Amino acid sequence: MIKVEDLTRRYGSYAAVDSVSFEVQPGTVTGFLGPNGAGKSTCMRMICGLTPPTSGTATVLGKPYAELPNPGRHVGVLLDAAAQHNGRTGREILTLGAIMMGLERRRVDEMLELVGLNKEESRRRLRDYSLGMRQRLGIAHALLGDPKVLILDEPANGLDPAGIRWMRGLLRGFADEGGTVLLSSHLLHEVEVVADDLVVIGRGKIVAEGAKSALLSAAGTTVRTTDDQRLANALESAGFGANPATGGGIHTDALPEQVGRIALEHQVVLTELRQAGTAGLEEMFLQLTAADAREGVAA
Ligand SMILES: Nc1ncnc2c1ncn2[C@@H]1O[C@H](COP(=O)(O)OP(=O)(O)OP(=O)(O)O)[C@@H](O)[C@H]1O
Repeated sequence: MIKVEDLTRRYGSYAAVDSVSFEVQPGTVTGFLGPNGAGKSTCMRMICGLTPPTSGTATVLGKPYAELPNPGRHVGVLLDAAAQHNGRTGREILTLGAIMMGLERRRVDEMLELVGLNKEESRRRLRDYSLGMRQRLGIAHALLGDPKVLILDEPANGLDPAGIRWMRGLLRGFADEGGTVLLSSHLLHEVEVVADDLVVIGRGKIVAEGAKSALLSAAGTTVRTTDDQRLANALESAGFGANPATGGGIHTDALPEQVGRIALEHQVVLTELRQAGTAGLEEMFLQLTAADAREGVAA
């Protein structure tokens, strides 16, 4: 498991990561979400001992990463798919990894097959790889030592839709066999399909955290009516929030039954009523990270 306690990283007076604490349990995939520049990569680099924290601690399998003996056998890491020697072939990169970890060479072929890189592709130099191929190679490298923990920073970057689905299946299978997965993304949909738990970070601080199902059920209700304004006013007078939903209608924190009763009382005709679920989570994600949304910054 991964345990992060009060982790902080400052660059001058700027806190890129500010007192962040969370745990990632075995058997689960945890999605680490946040907009660009929120602090995900900095946090992951600290977990992997690549960036020293200003304060706080991070342990993987009970120890700081740097103290793990032969860490690749315990923790698979993919932080930057481009961080390999461009002149080496994919096969050479994996073979070097296998030698350093003391693994049998057949593991290289197994991993190449697992990530869908064929013989010819494995003999190409990294500089000639597409972004998606680099990601596949990075995932192969992370899995090489048959680790118990995976730490992946934006692994779906550059993968095509089939590749993204394949990766989700792979991570789900890994967690179902007892593995621990921390997976970052700035795209909610990319991780919410596969994640059990979510940690949402904005401007270096955790803004939401918990089981995806709990976050989804707290995501409110989406409703469409023939008179949205009237229902919105009625919901607000009853003490509920009511905001225009992305794509039309109203998003409210009231339960569907409460919305139905209030609509009946005020004689508003409902044309759609559903738990906001995924859409609500997206709404929440946008709201939680609104302070960081670059699109919202005045020119
Ligand atoms: N070495 C550094 N020196 C100064 N500032 C840094 C350094 N590394 C990161 N930062 C800043 O810390 C903040 C967090 O960056 P980080 O790369 O962790 O974000 P992120 O959530 O991974 O973003 P993205 O989704 O864009 O990859 C950013 O404002 C970034 O500019």
